[in-house]
Amino acid sequence: MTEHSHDRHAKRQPFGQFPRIRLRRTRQEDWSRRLVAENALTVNDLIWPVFVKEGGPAREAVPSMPGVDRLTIPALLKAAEKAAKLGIPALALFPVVPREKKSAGAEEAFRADNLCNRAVKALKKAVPEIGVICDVALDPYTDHGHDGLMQNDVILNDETIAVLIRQTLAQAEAGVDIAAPSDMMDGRIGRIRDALDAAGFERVKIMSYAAKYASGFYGPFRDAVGSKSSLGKGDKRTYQMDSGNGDEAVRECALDVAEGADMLMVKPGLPYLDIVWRVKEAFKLPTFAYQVSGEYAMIKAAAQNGWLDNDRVVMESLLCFKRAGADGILTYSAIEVAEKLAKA
Ligand SMILES: NCc1[nH]cc(CCC(=O)O)c1CC(=O)O
Ligand SMILES: [Mg+2]
Repeated sequence: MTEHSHDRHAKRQPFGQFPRIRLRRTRQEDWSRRLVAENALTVNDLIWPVFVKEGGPAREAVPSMPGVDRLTIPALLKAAEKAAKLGIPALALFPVVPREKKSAGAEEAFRADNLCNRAVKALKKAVPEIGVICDVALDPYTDHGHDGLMQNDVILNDETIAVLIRQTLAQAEAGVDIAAPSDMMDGRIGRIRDALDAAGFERVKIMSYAAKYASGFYGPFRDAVGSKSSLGKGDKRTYQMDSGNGDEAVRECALDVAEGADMLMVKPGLPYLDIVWRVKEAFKLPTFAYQVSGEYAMIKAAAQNGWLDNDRVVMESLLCFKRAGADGILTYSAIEVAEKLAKA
């Protein structure tokens, strides 16, 4: 092309010079950025996971999770009241079970007056406006720390479900709003749904930890609930998912949807946002993601070193969950985030 013909061509362009389209235009002012924002994080997106313990001091710090404490039931009630005032819709309870109450059969899991169920009862009485979610899984209660019953080093599927059903019914009896099976046994959602309905608990919701991966990011959690030391024998790879698998996560979710799950969860969070997206696209169910203990710990550790700006990356990470399609996020940062949102 000659210099001459090139010039002529340029003149015929009706809309000014290169580049005609400038995406930076809408980024120039704060008001304009707000106007074109596609996603926002609100307090309604937050679920707060809380560790509850038996006696002793009201609060006990979890060293690998700076800012997170294990709470006694009275301290939990105060914290729940604060969370409710901030507008946090729900909290998820994780009991720290004393060693002497753990057993091969996990019988403590379905005792009506176990720590978890006493906490649920107390919460529903003192702070009825906040939703209460309980994990359904045996790991706090087995002496080996696995989520299911074990025989000859094999985690038994159907036998475990029988105990999970008893655990869920005890939680329902205590007043739980959402049962959240996190055990990854096959077929448990349908069996638990049927058992709840048969017992008159058709109003209890099920949030399935449907796509839960065998992850190194759960490390600090196992510290917090003291299941790490018990989990001497092996890892959870025979029931939790392989990190490299995505199609399989969609199948896991399809089954749980068919079995009656009201809500789906993907776990861990940030490294698995593609899964969140795929699950939300595929099923259009309320879809949640768990920003797990290790993700929390990474941010806090870097922030404590001055390597990351805590407030900024906490808010950024949660907004990214929203962009990926999550309807809500379980996060240990729920209180700090709700406080920041209230100020903004
Ligand atoms: N069923 C147990 C359970 N429920 C939630 C978490 C992890 C939460 C976190 O790391 O924050 C775990 C740990 C595990 O599967 O070993
Ligand atoms: Mg499954």
